Amino acid sequence: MASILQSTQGAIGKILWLHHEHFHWEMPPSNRAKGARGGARQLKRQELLKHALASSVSRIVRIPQAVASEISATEQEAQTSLTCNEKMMANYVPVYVMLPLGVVTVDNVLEDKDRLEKQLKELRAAGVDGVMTDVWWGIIESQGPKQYDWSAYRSLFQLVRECGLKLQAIMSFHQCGGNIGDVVNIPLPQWVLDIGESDPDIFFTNRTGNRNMEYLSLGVDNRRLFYGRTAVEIYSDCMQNFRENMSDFLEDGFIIDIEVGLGPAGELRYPSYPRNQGWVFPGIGEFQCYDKYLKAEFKEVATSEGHPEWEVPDNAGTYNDTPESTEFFGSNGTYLTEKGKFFLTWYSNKLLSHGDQILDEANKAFMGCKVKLAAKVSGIHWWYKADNHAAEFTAGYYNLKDRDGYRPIARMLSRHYGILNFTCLEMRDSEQSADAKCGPQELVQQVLSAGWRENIDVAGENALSRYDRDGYNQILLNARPNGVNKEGRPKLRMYGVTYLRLSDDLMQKTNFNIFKTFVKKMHADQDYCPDQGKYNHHIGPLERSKPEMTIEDLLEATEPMEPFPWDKETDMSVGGALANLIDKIFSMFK
Ligand SMILES: OC[C@H]1O[C@H](O[C@H]2[C@H](O)[C@@H](O)[C@@H](O[C@H]3[C@H](O)[C@@H](O)[C@@H](O[C@H]4[C@H](O)[C@@H](O)[C@@H](O[C@H]5[C@H](O)[C@@H](O)[C@@H](O[C@H]6[C@H](O)[C@@H](O)[C@@H](O[C@H]7[C@H](O)[C@@H](O)[C@@H](O)O[C@@H]7CO)O[C@@H]6CO)O[C@@H]5CO)O[C@@H]4CO)O[C@@H]3CO)O[C@@H]2CO)[C@H](O)[C@@H](O)[C@@H]1O
Repeated sequence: MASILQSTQGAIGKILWLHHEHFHWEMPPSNRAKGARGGARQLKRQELLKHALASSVSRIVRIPQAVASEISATEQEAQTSLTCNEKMMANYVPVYVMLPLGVVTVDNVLEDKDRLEKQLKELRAAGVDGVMTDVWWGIIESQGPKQYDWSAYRSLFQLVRECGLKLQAIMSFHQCGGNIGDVVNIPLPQWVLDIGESDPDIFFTNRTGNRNMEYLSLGVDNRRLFYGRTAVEIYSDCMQNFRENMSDFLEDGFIIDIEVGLGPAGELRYPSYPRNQGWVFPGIGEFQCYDKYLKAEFKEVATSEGHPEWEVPDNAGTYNDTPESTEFFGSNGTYLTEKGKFFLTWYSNKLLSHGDQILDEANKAFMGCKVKLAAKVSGIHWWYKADNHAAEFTAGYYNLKDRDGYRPIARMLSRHYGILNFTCLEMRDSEQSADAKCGPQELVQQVLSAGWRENIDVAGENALSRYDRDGYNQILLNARPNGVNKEGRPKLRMYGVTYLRLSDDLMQKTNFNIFKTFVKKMHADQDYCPDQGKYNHHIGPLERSKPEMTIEDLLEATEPMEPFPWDKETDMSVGGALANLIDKIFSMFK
């Protein structure tokens, strides 16, 4: 054993078996020192396990294959000494619930506190682990540059904590309104919109010149257009101020993750399918790179590559087109030409650098806190089974059969110890329009696998509100694609799932009863567990991001890899057809 430890990092580490691969979980420097004093060589296997369980984890290092089998045998031996419950706890997937979009109003008030408190208590009693909430930029910095007001959010967090729930906080640098389910309008701060009056190019723009005020264009990330600050500096200041003003909530482990808003709907994407500009499902959407800043950047890179004549596309159709009706996406379309590939690479790389830069700022802001950073990626499942993947392209995901558009995102996140938070977990191919070549199941399988292949944690959400058993069963399948392992850690397990969203419909009796069963099944039939360590979520102080990766490093991850195999259905079902029938009969007598 000593040789194994010393052959990795020379430090005592937690050894776990994950996704068929072996890792050495390296501990923070202070623990390492303690371990070193004890002497790695003297540690027996059981002591090692005990020590590992009691300690926090700071870094993951891949163990050479040569020693993997030896470790596996040790781990299996160690696991046999765990009780049945302890083994089952390794299958536990925590469940969080998204709070209503307007829980803090646009006027910065926590409204209807009593009602919310009642609902939160019901969630807690149902076994829910925590809640997720947007923290709207348009609310907290609405009074002027750097004039932050966190008071309503502090009241909200206090209430959530009193109800015994954990918190996932979204740094929502986008507008609320314009997307599916957006029942309230919370625009970007007025002082930013005012700048947009004189310089509308700060906003994403489509080919015909429509501006989208959901999120600032990537073209202004590094331009000092906002009272001396760049967009990235604004996001950075905001996160730092959040840390300063929420330090008590961060220090005691109440806030468990920060979902870093990287685009519209908080997702790392372009606003290619805006409902408020007439997009309807399953339109291919439109590229959004026609503001003067992005256009100039494209021209500059094209020129430097020897193609000053290349422009951003003018043949990619409009929001509700089908791919085949456009020159860009049709058979033998522009997307297959040198010019098309150059554009798509630039467009998708911009998204990667944008995410990387803001996550780096987030990492600096939250370094040392016991939180995880996370980034959301949208589930663009329509036209996924078409050769051209048109809807993914316009959103910025350059994904093809022979080019993985998601693994580079996962690799970028790995540098920041980030979680990849993916959506549309509830969707089944059979529920979708065949005409739109939808493939939500294969998409989820691809993206989650991409995350696991890059050794990062993967979490998820449902895209649309669902209260039926089929939707929950699909989420359960994705949460543990190969089912539970009664002997301990399952082969594959999601880090957590956030259910979208708390509403009166969810709290309605029949719906809530099914939801409670769902929570129990996500917990692998175990009781609610407040101690995350018991299900191997060791959230140590956030370390500084790893050194910057070159774009070439990131693009290596475009090499397609087989996704992990998925079972056909979950082994932890909330019930099937018979239960659905009984639900229906009951609802007739309501
Ligand atoms: O608070 C955090 C953030 O919350 C919000 O953002 C989240 C957003 O709400 C989420 O949707 C999700 O974002 C993505 C998502 O990942 C993407 O997949 C995509 O969503 C598209 C979706 O995948 C497509 O399928 C399509 O949806 C259309 C659907 O396919 C059509 O069938 C139809 O749905 C109807 C449905 O047919 C109809 O039966 C009925 O269904 C309801 C049912 O009646 C009721 O009993 C109950 O069971 O609920 C059912 C579902 O609601 O109504 C449905 C809706 O009309 O139309 C669908 C819409 O066309 O298009 C979707 C895009 O529109 O894009 C999403 C947005 O990017 O994750 C976001 C992040 O958490 C806020 O927007 C953010 O600001 C917050 O920060």
